[in-house]
Amino acid sequence: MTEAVVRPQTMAEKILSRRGTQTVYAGDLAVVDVDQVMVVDSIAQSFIERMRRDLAATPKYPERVSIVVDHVAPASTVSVAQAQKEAREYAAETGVRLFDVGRGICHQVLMEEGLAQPGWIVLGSDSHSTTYGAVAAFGTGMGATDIALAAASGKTWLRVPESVKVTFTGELRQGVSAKDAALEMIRVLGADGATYQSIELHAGDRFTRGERMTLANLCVEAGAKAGLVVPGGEILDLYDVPGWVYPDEGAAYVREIELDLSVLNPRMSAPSEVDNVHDVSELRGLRVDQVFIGTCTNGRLEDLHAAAEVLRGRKVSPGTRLLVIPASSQVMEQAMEDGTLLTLQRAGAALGTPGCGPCMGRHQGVLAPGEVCVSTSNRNFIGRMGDKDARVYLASPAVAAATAVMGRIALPEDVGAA
Ligand SMILES: CC(C)[C@H](C(=O)O)[C@@H](O)C(=O)O
Ligand code: SF4
Repeated sequence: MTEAVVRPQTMAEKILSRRGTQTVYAGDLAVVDVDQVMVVDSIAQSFIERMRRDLAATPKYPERVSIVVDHVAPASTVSVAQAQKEAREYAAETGVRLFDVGRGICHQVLMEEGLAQPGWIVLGSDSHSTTYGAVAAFGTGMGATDIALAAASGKTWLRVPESVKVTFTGELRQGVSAKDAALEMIRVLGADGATYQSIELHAGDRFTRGERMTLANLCVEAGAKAGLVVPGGEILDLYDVPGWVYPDEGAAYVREIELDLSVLNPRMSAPSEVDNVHDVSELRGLRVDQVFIGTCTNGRLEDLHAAAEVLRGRKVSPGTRLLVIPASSQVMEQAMEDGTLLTLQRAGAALGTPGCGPCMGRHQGVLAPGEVCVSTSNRNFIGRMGDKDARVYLASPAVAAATAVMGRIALPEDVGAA
C-alpha cells in the first residue's frame, strides 16, 4: 500500500487496504491477496469439482490451502467416506495441506497451526470462519465457487463492510464467561442485526485467546461478515506485534454499542434462534436428555476445565447423557495429560473423536423427536441437531456441566459448584 491514509480506518478497512492494491473504505470494492483458504470435508467435493471442471485450475499457492476432515469424522456413511477419500486424493495430488480425521475442527486447527495471523485474510468454506478475527485476521466464510476462485487465483474480491463497534466494559463475575458475553452481544445486535458488517470488538485486555475465539465465532450469528477483536492483553506476546492491526481513532462506525460485563448473568439461547437469549435462571428446571460440550465455540481446554470443575466428584444424572468432544487433538492431549478427561469420564461423560460431533446433526449424538439438548455450540435452529421436534439450548460449558449433573437446566451453584 503506497497511498497515504486520508481518513481514519476501521480494522476491516485497514486489513483490506493492506492486503489489496489501494486504500479502501466501507462500500468500496476491494481485490485482495488471500493468505489462507480453508475447505471443510462437507464442501470438499464441490470445491474439487469447481477447481477441476469449471476452472480447470490447480491451487496457485498450495501451501495457502488447507482441507480439514472434521464435520463428519470418522465418516458415517459410504457416500461421506467416498467424498473424504476424494479429498485425500486431491490433497496428495495438488500438495495442499490435509488435516484428516481426529485432528479436530477446522477453525481450532488453523489457529493452532498458525494458519491465521494478524492482518491476514483467511477464507473458509464455513460460516464460522469469523473465528480468525480472534487474532485480528479478517476471516470470513464463502461458498464453494468463491473459495475455488480464491484457491485458483490467490485473490478474492469483496465489498468492504461497514463496521459495528462493540465495546466491553466492566469485569465478568465469577461463573460468567465469554460465551455469556457473546450470547448477550447477539441478543443486543439481533440474529440479522449486523448482516454483512464487520463487528469490531473492543475488549482491552479482558479475554484470553480462546475466549476471543468464542466471541469472534459467534459474530456470524448476527449475520456479520467478520468479527475482529482489537488486539490487547495477554495474547499480544503470542504473535509478532508488528503484524497487529488497530483501528484508527475517529474511524466511522454504523453503530456503536457498549456491554457492561459486570451486570451480566449466565445466559442461555432458547429455541429456535440464537438471539432468543435469557438468563439461565428463567429456564432453570427444564428436563434435559442430552448435554453436548464441544465445538468451535466452546471445545477448547479452558472450556473442558470449566466443565470438569463442575463435574469433579459428581455424576451425570441418570436419564441424561453427556457428550464431550474436544475441539482438536491438541486439546484432547492436553486434557488427557492434566487429568481433565479422566474427571469427565469418571463423571459419566461419553468422550468423542475431536471434530464437530453432533453440532449440525449429522452423526455422533443426533436428537430424537421431542428431545431437549443443552449444547455449548452456536446454533439452535429447528432441526439443527437432529429431528425438527428436538429443541436445542445454547450455553456456556459451566452451565452445560451443571445441567448434566442435575438432569435439568441448572446453574453451577445448583450443584454446589459455584
Ligand atoms: C458445513 C458447514 C458449511 C457449516 C457452516 O457453514 O457453518 C457448518 O459448519 C455449520 O456450522 O453449520
Ligand atoms: S463445530 Fe459446529 S459450528 Fe463449528 S464448524 Fe463444526 S459444525 Fe460448524
